[in-house]
Amino acid sequence: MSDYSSELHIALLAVQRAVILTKRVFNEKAKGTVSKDDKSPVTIGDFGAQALIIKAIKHAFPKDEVVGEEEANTLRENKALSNQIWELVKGTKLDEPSSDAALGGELESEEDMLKAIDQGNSKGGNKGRIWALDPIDGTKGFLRGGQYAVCLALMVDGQVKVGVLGCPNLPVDDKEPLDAKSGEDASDGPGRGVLIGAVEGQGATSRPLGTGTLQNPSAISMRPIQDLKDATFCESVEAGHSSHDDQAEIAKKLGITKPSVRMDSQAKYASIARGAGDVYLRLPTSKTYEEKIWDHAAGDLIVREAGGEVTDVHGNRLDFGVGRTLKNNKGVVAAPKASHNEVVEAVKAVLGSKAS
Ligand SMILES: Nc1ncnc2c1ncn2[C@@H]1O[C@H](COP(=O)(O)O)[C@@H](O)[C@H]1OP(=O)(O)O
Ligand SMILES: [Mg+2]
Repeated sequence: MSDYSSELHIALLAVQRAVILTKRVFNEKAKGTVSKDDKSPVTIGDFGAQALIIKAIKHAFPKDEVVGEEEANTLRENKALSNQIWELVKGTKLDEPSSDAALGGELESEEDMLKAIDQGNSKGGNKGRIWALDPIDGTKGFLRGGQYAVCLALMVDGQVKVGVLGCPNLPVDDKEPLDAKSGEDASDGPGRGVLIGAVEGQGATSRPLGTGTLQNPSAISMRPIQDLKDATFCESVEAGHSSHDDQAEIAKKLGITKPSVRMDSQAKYASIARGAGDVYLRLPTSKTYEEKIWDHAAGDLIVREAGGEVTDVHGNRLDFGVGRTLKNNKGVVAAPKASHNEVVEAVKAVLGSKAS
């Protein structure tokens, strides 16, 4: 039986290398949006980070499949854009040679980069080894200097076994509590950048996000919470992704008085897993939207390994084995294990009282 130590190691290094690229994209103001539309912006960092991570996975585990958010069609049709991304990707490496070599070193050409991006085309499913990759989760947060995350998870036969979140703008300090400003501009702040990882059955860890050899990990766990009224709860910045009104009603029902913390991306899962917050609610605003597996796989495992429970609004575990989306689930409720049921009941009461 695998203990997934080499998968975790490669995933941590690959995410670290991709963050070097996303930070360059941000700092060089090369963040030019290559948008599909305003609702779902894509930046040149998304494509570059996807290429770098898939290169690393395919080098270490050639037979594994990848479900990646992006595809290279747009770039094949737009040579100038493809070239701009290649100029950023080609110089991106970890500053410790043996770590970089473990990821297969640099991509060799622009065509290699495009091929790597397109290898993220797995259909997903409940058979075999499949990685779920979101190269920049929370693009809107990324663009404004707020929270974003580079997210990578390995699923085996539909079960998440390894999860990694690189959160460049979260504090290094696990216990720094969230406040209403945690989702705001935090770029280039001192003491920022954390790399969170988990393996099924082995707990979750955090370490400072570096640029070479991995730094030493510390175990993380959710905050033991006696009474939910003292909880800090996290939600999306975008009301279109998750209903702020319903969430406020649920918080009120639970007696929570602290204002919610709004932040983009899976940084919400990372934050509650390390005890900086307690509850993450994501309530569907659209009847037709299906959540994507790359937006949840790493966070789901990390929270569960840190002592939490993650389900949909009906209390069912998220089912990652049915394709590229979570089509069997609606929304997300993540909370400490002991309080999770109480939160789900409050969610059901509030959503059930609405006409559907
Ligand atoms: N209607 C929607 N409901 C829920 N999530 C959405 C919706 N539209 C887009 N998303 C996804 O939410 C994620 C960001 O979540 P958060 O609000 O927690 O930061 C993005 O990956 C985004 O996908 P996309 O990348 O296609 O924009
Ligand atoms: Mg995303």
